[in-house]
Amino acid sequence: APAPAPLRATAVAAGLAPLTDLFTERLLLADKVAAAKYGTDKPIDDPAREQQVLDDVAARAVGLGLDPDAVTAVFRDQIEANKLVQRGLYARWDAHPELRPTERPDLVQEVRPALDLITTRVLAALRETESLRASAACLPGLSVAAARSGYGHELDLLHLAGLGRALPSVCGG
Ligand SMILES: C=C(O[C@@H]1C=C(C(=O)O)C=C[C@H]1O)C(=O)O
Repeated sequence: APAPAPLRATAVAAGLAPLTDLFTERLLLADKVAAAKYGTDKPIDDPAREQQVLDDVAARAVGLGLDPDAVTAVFRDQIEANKLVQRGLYARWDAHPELRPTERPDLVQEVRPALDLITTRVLAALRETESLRASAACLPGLSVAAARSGYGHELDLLHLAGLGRALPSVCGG
C-alpha cells in the first residue's frame, strides 16, 4: 500500500477555515453589541443570556452527536472573546469620544438574532470538523486558519486578540 501523504497544515487550515471565519463574524458583531449597550445601563456581562446560549448549544450538541461539554467550552470561549472586544471598544470610546457609535442597534431585536444565526452555523461546522479537531494537526492548522481569517477580514489588533481568545477549546474537544 502506498504511504499516506503527510497531512499538511494548509490542508487542515482549509478544513478549519469555516470555523475561524464564523468566529471572526461573531467577533465583528461585538461592535454592534457594544454599540447597543454603550451609554445605557445594560452591562457588558449578561450572565442570564450567557447561560441561555450555553444551555441551548449543549442541548443541540446532543442532537448532533457532539460532546455537549466540548461544545459548551467552545461557546464559553466565544463569549469571553466577545466581551474582551466589547471592553476594548468601551475603552476606545471612553478615550476618543469622536469614535463613539452614532447609532444604537437594538440588542434583542437585531443583534442577538444575528448572533443566534452564527450559533447554528458554528454547530454545523463543529460537526463537520470533528475528526480534524481530534487530530494532532489541529493546533497548527487552526493557527493558520485563524491568521487567514483575521487578515482576510482586516481585523485590527483588538479583534485579533479576541480571535486568539476564541480558539483554545477548538482542538481535541
Ligand atoms: C453578546 C452579548 O454580550 C455578552 C456576550 C455574550 C455572547 O457572546 O453571547 C452573551 C452575553 C453577554 O455577557 C450580549 O449581551 O448579547
